[in-house]
This record gives sequence, structure tokens and C-alpha cells, in this order.
Amino acid sequence: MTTLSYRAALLDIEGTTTPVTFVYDVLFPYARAHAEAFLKSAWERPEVQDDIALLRDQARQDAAGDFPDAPQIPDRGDADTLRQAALANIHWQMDADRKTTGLKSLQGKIWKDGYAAGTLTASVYPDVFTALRRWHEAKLPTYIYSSGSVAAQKLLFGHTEEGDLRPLLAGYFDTTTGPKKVAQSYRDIADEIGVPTADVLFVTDNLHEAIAAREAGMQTRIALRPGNAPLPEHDHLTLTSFDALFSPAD
Ligand SMILES: CSCCC(=O)C(=O)COP(=O)(O)O
Ligand SMILES: [Mg+2]
Repeated sequence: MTTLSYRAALLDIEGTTTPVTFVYDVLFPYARAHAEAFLKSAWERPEVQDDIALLRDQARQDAAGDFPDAPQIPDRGDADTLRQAALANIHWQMDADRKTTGLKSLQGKIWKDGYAAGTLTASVYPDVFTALRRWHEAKLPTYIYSSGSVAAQKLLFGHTEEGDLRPLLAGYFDTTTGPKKVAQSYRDIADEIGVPTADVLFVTDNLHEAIAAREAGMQTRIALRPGNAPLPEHDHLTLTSFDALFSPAD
């Protein structure tokens, strides 16, 4: 039996558990294609208005900072005008592949209908499914930490090609806990799950996230998956399959 050197696993989604092609060729185009109709039908819902408020605040911060051209969403106006402004901001953020909390929360709500209708089925690497099952059998809790909203994460793992994987997961974290490239976020997650950072294994495709997790004291692996962005030189351990985590050497 393999002895694991960690007591909890924390996993990124895009480029780690799930092919980047599923996110960029399926999820993001779906959100773009359905954003306008979604805003029209769901505009009055309080939780949608909460997202619009997040987008509005973000747009102001962007304009005052690195993105002077960020499309703004006025405080007041008729619903059509506000919707068009929100749509312009959403399209602009999606073009720039922003990972802001407001955009991610709204995308999750748009995807919900697609999963429910069976139009969307999430892709999870087979070796991840095996690892989730093995960790679950070993009573080692597995958590997700993604820029995608917690609601979107639950939808994704609830509707995979392997069925509903949520029973294999112990919890979910998104950017409402903190940015993924900031060490404090990983300390906060460790506190929340009650496991010292040194006993948590974080797997991601993003070097900056791995650096932040290591700064917090976590063990790291960088996932090298087909289509992932090339990385500069680094000294983190890598994997091409989660199977490597269960080899006798690991
Ligand atoms: C349910 S997550 C959908 C993918 C997504 O929106 C995203 O931003 C993924 O980012 P990650 O932090 O998992 O690389
Ligand atoms: Mg990722």
C-alpha cells in the first residue's frame, strides 16, 4: 500500500482536473452565447443583481487601475440600458479571460441551464477520477480551489462523463476566499479545513498558484496536461497523470 505524505488534497480545475479545451471550447463559448438571453430572463433575480453589483464595482476598479477602457455599468437607468452595459462588460472580461468573482459567479449561473438540459457534460481526466476514488477510500479529504465559482464547481463535478463525482469531494473554494496567486488564500483554506498547510497537497497547472501555495507551506505538484500554457523554468515537482501520486516513490 502507498503511504501518502499529505492528509488533504487541494485541486485546481482548468488544466489540472479538466482539459483546458473543455473550458475554452465548451464552457466559455456556452456562457458567451447564452449571456444575453440569460440576463434578459434572470435580470430581476436578486442573486443576479448581486453579480451585476460585483461587475459594476470591478469595472470601476479596473478603470481606475490597469484597464482605463473597461466598459462601465451605470448605477441607474432603464433595464435595457443596464443590461446592454452589463453585457458589454461581460464580453470584454471574457475576451480578456478575466477571473473576477463577479464574472465567474455569473458564468456559473449561465452554465446551470446547460448542465440541467444535458447540453453540457463536464470532462474530467480519467486519472483524476481514479485518484478521487482512491483518496475517498483512504478517507483522505479532497477539496477544489478554482477561479470558477463554488456553484460552477459543483455543477461541473456533478455532471461529468463519469457521473456525479461530488460524493468524492469534501469541499470547494473559490476567489471569495482570496486570489489564487496569494499565499494567504492557501493559509485560510488550510485553517478552514483544519489541516496544517504542510499536510496539504495542492495540484495546479499555474506556476504562480504553486508558488503562492508553497509560500504558505503546502506541498505542490504542477500538472502538465495537453494544451496547458508552457511554463518558465521552476523547481516544483510535476505530474502528467495523478497516477504518479500513488507510485511507491511518491
Ligand atoms: C467550474 S470552473 C470553470 C472554469 C473557470 O471558469 C475557470 O476560471 C477555471 O479556473 P481554474 O482556477 O480552475 O484554473
Ligand atoms: Mg488552472
